[in-house]
Parts: sequence; structure tokens; C-alpha cells
Amino acid sequence: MTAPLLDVRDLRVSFQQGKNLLRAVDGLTYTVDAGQALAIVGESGSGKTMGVRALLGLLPPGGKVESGQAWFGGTDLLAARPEQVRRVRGREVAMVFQNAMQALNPTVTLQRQLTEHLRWHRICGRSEAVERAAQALADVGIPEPRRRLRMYPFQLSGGMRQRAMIAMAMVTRPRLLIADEPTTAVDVTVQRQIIDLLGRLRDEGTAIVMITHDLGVARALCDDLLVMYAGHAVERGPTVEVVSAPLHPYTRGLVGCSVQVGTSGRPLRPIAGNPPELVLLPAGCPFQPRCPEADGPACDRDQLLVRAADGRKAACWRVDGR
Ligand SMILES: Nc1ncnc2c1ncn2[C@@H]1O[C@H](COP(=O)(O)OP(=O)(O)OP(=O)(O)O)[C@@H](O)[C@H]1O
Repeated sequence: MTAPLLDVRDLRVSFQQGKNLLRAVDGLTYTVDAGQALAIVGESGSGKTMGVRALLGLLPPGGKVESGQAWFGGTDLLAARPEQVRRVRGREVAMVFQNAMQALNPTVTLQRQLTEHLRWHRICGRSEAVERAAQALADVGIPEPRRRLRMYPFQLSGGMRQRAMIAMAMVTRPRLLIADEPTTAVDVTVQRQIIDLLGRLRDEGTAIVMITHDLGVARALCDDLLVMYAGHAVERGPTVEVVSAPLHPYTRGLVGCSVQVGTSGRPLRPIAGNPPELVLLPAGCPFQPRCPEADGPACDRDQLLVRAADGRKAACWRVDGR
């Protein structure tokens, strides 16, 4: 068996909030194989973004990795020195964000931004870097790439900026692309283009970890789905199976209120209540207070991801009847 491309083990990320510790990610474990596309879904605040930012040393001020390992290419990214992580970031692992303006420098031409990683990582000389940058823009469907290279981000439309950011992430041909809500800030036609583009990259062998609120987007692009709730992984399995027959009550709730995967004519059912305050998590299953299937003492115990009979995993005692 070959080792996974990315192997995240028991990751804990926290923020100190006055006297309290806010645990944004709590014991997150998952793997991604080479060429695989994994979607991470869950409500706002469930720890999706902090979980991936931690891997690349990109936590916001105050954010801290408490524990865990993240193996990529024989290196534990969480134990590596900052310069080791910088060597991986942008070269072998690239990240695209929800809003291209977060990633693109408004005061610098696209050419400089697209060639920067190639030059910084000494992947090639200047003229080849410009060639590769122009090709990357062409690959993401930007017409007249050489002319666009001389432009600044504000001279492009929002959709083109989003595609330019993906070109920037792809120019070094990374093995893993982490995309955080890449389609949220764009209209539906650009959304389709971005999904098609990411699908092409996946087909060419780039592994993808995509954070999304949208189960429809996850289903269009990703083989596997990881569902997060209150910093915990609550379900993992092939996207089609998880969406059509969810094992965890929270996943059932998400599917029940998803427009894209809802059967036409079926009423949408919002999940009752709100996600918990992460500093005041109840003992045991974090979903228990909102769970329509909660059942006393069994739910008061910590719930770990366990393998169900069909090989899928869910963090609910009902799955293996413990
Ligand atoms: N800069 C910060 N300072 C303090 N706490 C933070 C900060 N950023 C995030 N958090 C906490 O970490 C938790 C997880 O945030 P994260 O951004 O990972 O959630 P998410 O699932 O990606 O949400 P969204 O879908 O809205 O982006 C949040 O609920 C919040 O309480």
C-alpha cells in the first residue's frame, strides 16, 4: 500500500480567549491520497479553514497548533521549521482563497506575482518563468495571457481574478492544491468555470482539498467528503454515498437543508438550533444538544470516528452500536 500524500493526525488548533481556550479544531485526523479530491464541509465556524491553514503555518495571530502531525512527502509540516514549510508552500502545496484580493497583491503586476514562486523556489530562470506564467493564464482560460501579464489585479474582472489566483497556485505544478471556498465569491457562471478548471487539474493528477459550504459543489468535484462539526470530524466517506445515505445525524441535517442535493419538491429542513460556542462545548458528542436522535448517556461519551460495516466512518455510537 502506498503512503497517503497528506496524513493529518489528531490536529488541535486553539485560540486563547481571555481565560478560556477556544478549540477551533479538536483531534482532526484524515488522509488524502495522490490525485484524490477531498471536500471538507460543515457549517460556518466548524474549523474547516483553521484546520487547513494550520498545515501551512498560515493561522491568524493568536491561533496556535496545540498538537498533532501533518505528514507530507516525509515531512511533518507541524514540526518543521518555518523555512522548511515555506519550501513546501507554493511549490508542492498551493492554496487558493475565497477572495482573490486576499491572495493577489493589488500593487504588483500579474507577471511578477505569477513568476514569484518559480523564481523564489529557483525552479527556472526569468524567461522560462514568464513563459510558464503565460501558459498558466492560458490554462485557466484567460484570453491574451501575455497582455494580461502586464496588468494589475484591479484591471481584471472578479471571475478573471479568481482564475488568475488559481493560475498562480498552479504555476509550480504542486502535488496538492488546498482551495478554501474558491467559488463562494463569484457568480454561478464563473463558479461553473472554476469547478471545471479544478476538475481538470484533478484529472491531471493534482490532489485537491476543497473547503466548501455547498454539498452540490463537493459532489461535482470531490471523490470523498469529510464532514466537520464544532472542530470535530463527524463523517468521512465517498461523496456520493455520504450524500445519498448519510450515517451521522449532523450529516443528515446538512443534506436535508441543502438546496443542490435536495430532491425537487422536497421541503428543506433547517437544522434546529445553532452551532455551540467552542469555549463551552458540552461533554461527549458536540452535536448532542441539536441532535434529533440524541439518546442520553451514550451521547455523553466522546465520539470518535469509527468504521462502519461498509468501510465508511462516522463519529456516532449508533454506527457500530457501542
Ligand atoms: N482570528 C481568530 N481569532 C479567534 N478565533 C478565531 C479566529 N479565527 C477563527 N476563530 C475561531 O475558530 C473557529 C473555526 O473557524 P474557521 O474559520 O476554521 O471555521 P470555518 O468552518 O472555516 O467557517 P467558515 O465556513 O465561516 O469560514 C471559529 O468558530 C472561531 O471561533
